[in-house]
Amino acid sequence: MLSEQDRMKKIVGEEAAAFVKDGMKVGLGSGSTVYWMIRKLGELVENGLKIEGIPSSTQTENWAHEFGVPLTDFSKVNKLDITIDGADEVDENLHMIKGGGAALFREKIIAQAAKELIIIVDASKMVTNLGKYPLPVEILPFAWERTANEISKLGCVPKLRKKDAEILISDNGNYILDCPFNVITDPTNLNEEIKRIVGVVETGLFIGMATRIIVGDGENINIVE
Ligand SMILES: O=C(CO)[C@H](O)[C@H](O)COP(=O)(O)O
Repeated sequence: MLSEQDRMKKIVGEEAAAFVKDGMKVGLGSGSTVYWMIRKLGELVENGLKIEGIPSSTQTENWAHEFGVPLTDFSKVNKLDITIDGADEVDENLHMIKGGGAALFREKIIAQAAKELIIIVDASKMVTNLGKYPLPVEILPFAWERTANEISKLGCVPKLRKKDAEILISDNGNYILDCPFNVITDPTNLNEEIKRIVGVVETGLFIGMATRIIVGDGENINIVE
């Protein structure tokens, strides 16, 4: 029996899979909402849909193998037709915070490479201002304390992400800082300021990238464009 939130994730995940058409190269995001989308794509592939995906995390790659979604990579493909991904927060301008699953760097690459970026969320993730969700920032392990200190000057106390008491290592061999800004009034500027700090690999701020948000809200699905 699925919780209400998981039921929403399943509904929006399956809805998004319907946007994937024969012959498309598809960016596969990460996270528990994307799981349902990949599962659905697996069903569609079994019924004859011809697509190739590029996964944004080892977890997603494993799910693609499990559900029979064929994969490719950027040595063979330069542009993606569509990328489908989740998000941690989406504001009214469709700017987003992502990286709750530590996959933000590869997620940003598949987002930038795609003609269309569809985001699947439940309504609790739609916000007026970004920032309640601590902003994930991927950084190099070297001098991470200094990098964290530089980010703190922008108005937060960064926390090094851990998993089972060990420092979490991203798929790229880096660390993740979770940065609680509380309210981000100018996400574009904050993104640029953080990216100027040497040691920062990428931020979880996705500015002006999403083209369509599929929002699950109770019995309804709303599409925001
Ligand atoms: O950015 C992400 C992973 O880095 C995810 O898309 C985001 O955390 C949402 O995940 P979920 O669908 O599990 O709530």
